[in-house]
Amino acid sequence: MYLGRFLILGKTEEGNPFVTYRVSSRSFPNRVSKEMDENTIAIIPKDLEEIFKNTYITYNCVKIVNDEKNDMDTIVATNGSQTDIIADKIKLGLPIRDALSLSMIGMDYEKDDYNTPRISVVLNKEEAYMAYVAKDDIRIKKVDLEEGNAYYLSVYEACKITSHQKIAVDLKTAEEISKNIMEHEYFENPVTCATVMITENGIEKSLL
Ligand SMILES: NC(=O)c1ncn([C@@H]2O[C@H](COP(=O)(O)O)[C@@H](O)[C@H]2O)c1NC=O
Repeated sequence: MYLGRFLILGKTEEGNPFVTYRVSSRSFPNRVSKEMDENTIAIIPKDLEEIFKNTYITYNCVKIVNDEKNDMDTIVATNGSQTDIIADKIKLGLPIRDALSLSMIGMDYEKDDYNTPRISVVLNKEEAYMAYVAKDDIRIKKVDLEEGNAYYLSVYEACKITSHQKIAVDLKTAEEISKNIMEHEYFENPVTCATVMITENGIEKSLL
């Protein structure tokens, strides 16, 4: 099934929260995820001229906001340039719900041939939120993560936040999760993916 881009948000059986962003693409498959700095992961076309063919295919898909005062990292993961807007608002001190609401309604769905929705996730050791904005729908939802389970949210076919979109997770590391999601036969047109996990020893990342 072609879900397009999707996010997976969950907790390992050991209780480590994580998010995975997977790029699936029919139109622009020649892209990679790249760590730009310690707190930023970007999706970039291999041929940089493609950047000018479509404004929606190049963006930071992950930003980590460090709150040193409260010793907390907050991870923002999305399918577009809303990543930076959401992260900036969280950095300014807005509650996550407000940062997501303002950014998602401000950026809106993509004005492409498919009216592609924007999907976003925000996660730290205390709370987790999922959000989407489509042409005829918008939702921001705080979700309770359970050990050994994850929610998924995609641009096509599964653009919903519901307990029906839940999968079991029996993998331990960010690397195992990225590998499984890239190689999963059910998810068509794999291009690249990035997993970011919060562990007792800090942030663990895996880019494929
Ligand atoms: N975020 C992305 O990586 C991304 N890749 C493609 N799109 C948009 O979705 C349209 C359909 O792309 P595709 O045929 O690869 O599913 C593209 O024309 C583009 O407007 C994207 N925008 C949203 O998902």
